[in-house]
Amino acid sequence: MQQTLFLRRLEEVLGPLAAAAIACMGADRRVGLWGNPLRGEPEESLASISQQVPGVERTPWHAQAATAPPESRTAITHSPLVDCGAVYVQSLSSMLAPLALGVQPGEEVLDLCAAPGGKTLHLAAALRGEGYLAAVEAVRGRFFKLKDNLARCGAEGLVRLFQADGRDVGRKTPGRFDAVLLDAPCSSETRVDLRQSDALGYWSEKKIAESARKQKALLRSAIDATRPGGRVLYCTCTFAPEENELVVAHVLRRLKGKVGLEPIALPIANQAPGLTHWRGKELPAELAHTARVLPTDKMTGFFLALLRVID
Ligand SMILES: C[S@@+](CC[C@H](N)C(=O)[O-])C[C@H]1O[C@@H](n2cnc3c(N)ncnc32)[C@H](O)[C@@H]1O
Repeated sequence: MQQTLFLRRLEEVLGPLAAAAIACMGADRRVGLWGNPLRGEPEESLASISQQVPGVERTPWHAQAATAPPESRTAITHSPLVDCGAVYVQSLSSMLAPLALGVQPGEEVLDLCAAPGGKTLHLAAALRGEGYLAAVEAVRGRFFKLKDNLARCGAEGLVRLFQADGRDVGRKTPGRFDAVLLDAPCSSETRVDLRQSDALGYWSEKKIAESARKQKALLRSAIDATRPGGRVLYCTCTFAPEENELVVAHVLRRLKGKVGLEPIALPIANQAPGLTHWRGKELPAELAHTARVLPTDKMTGFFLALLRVID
């Protein structure tokens, strides 16, 4: 029953691209690896791990990324290079978010939903020791996981950590940041493994609606925390339009004239523009500037939107 509804929704969202996406959701995927510049030379770290694990391939569009065969996952997670943080296991899709935000040294940056901190590490590395990075996480256990992870991976002292509700941050620090990453909590549809019998145990349309409510409040807060001229990268790992284009459409409508969408240029072929209509309703045409990453044997599905706060 849940599976039928889930698949029917996917077909509604992705149309003719759904069959390929569904096939990837029931297959093993290559393991994404990031050579962490905060813990040595990425080039050397990736070369070392490819000596330990056969079949590591560099990623043409990202100088610090590689993938390894699915069957090497256990060997990789037990590697001393992963243990000391020189190599970080992370999906290639996740690496697109900090890339699209394009943080420069000297900027004031906020990561609003940060744990376990994979993307915080990219932001810290991009600042090259100049500027300011704040990371917020609401859930206590995950906050401590974030703290430990950043220390293990060489970002201790580079990030100010706050255990707080991201929905309050915009009100407390209005107009402060040059760049904000909002990697929102979501229904995580793109992580569903259709081979598992309980894969959709926690999934429902009600949960999607609950997530969307929280995402709208978080995105409002992210925008409020951004200085005029600054930018917000909103992303999720779900296919649900209610948590993606509809969240962005909501803030564009509510904050008309205060915020706009920038085209996202992703260096990958497996992408589609965001939806401009859903279930018979027209959405703002500029939603075509958002991007949907389509799942492959190397990448999980993802959604990204780059918003610019108008001067
Ligand atoms: C998608 S995960 C972030 C993953 C992270 N960016 C990374 O790359 O490692 C979303 C995070 O938001 C946290 N979260 C949920 N509600 C929140 C809120 N109201 N304020 C801040 N963080 C929240 C969740 O606990 C979770 O750790």
